[in-house]
Amino acid sequence: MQEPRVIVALDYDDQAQALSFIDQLDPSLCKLKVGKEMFTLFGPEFVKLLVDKGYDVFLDLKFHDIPNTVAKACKAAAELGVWMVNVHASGGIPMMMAAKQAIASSRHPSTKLIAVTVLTSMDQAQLNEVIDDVTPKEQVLRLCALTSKAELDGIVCSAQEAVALREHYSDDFLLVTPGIRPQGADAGDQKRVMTPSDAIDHGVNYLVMGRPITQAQDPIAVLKAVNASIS
Ligand SMILES: O=c1ccn([C@@H]2O[C@H](COP(=O)(O)O)[C@@H](O)[C@H]2O)c(=O)[nH]1
Repeated sequence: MQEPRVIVALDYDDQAQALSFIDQLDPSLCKLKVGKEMFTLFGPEFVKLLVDKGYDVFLDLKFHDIPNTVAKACKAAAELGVWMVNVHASGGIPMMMAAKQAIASSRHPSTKLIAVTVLTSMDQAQLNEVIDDVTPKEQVLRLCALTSKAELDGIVCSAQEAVALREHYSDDFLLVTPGIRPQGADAGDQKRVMTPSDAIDHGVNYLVMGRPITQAQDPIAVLKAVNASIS
């Protein structure tokens, strides 16, 4: 069976609600992402619970600090048994290399490490408030080059940059893309969006989807429809 390509973002403020959703799933349907909200509310025990249930867990804490601090945080995260963790590529190559080495020295060295490039909630105007004269695509390519030099497993970007990235990076360099919206779904705060099937056609490895699934009337039906649309 093909591994799941949808990573469901569990952005619940209620652990019981998250667990009731998870109880209707199984690890063949999706991977799970724990972000800043659930980690802050429910901590490492919640992450370990999902790992013990057999899920591939992406711990999306987007570390961004000096190399020593990020390395220790990544080692601690890997030792929870998670499938994937991330840092910000703008932390620079020494920080990313330190994180990679720390995971390699952990009790769970197979944990994948990826780097966030330009948040999918940022459009051209917002990006240019931070940095002049650059498009999201150019900035993603620049940060991706740093990530690749640091020999990480891939990046977080939007699916809109995937085609340009695949001109330079092979399929085993992971493109993990939030901002995925089925046709007609509310974009919310996401700016660089794409449908699940278009994202896969553009060369994305994993689709991160939160609200279109978790806030649907029937989340499992939406997840299964997305899986069917990309199989
Ligand atoms: O650039 C980024 C990086 C991370 N995210 C995270 O993905 C999910 C998206 O949730 P939706 O409800 O599908 O918008 C969320 O947890 C973000 O923290 C991102 O959106 N963009």
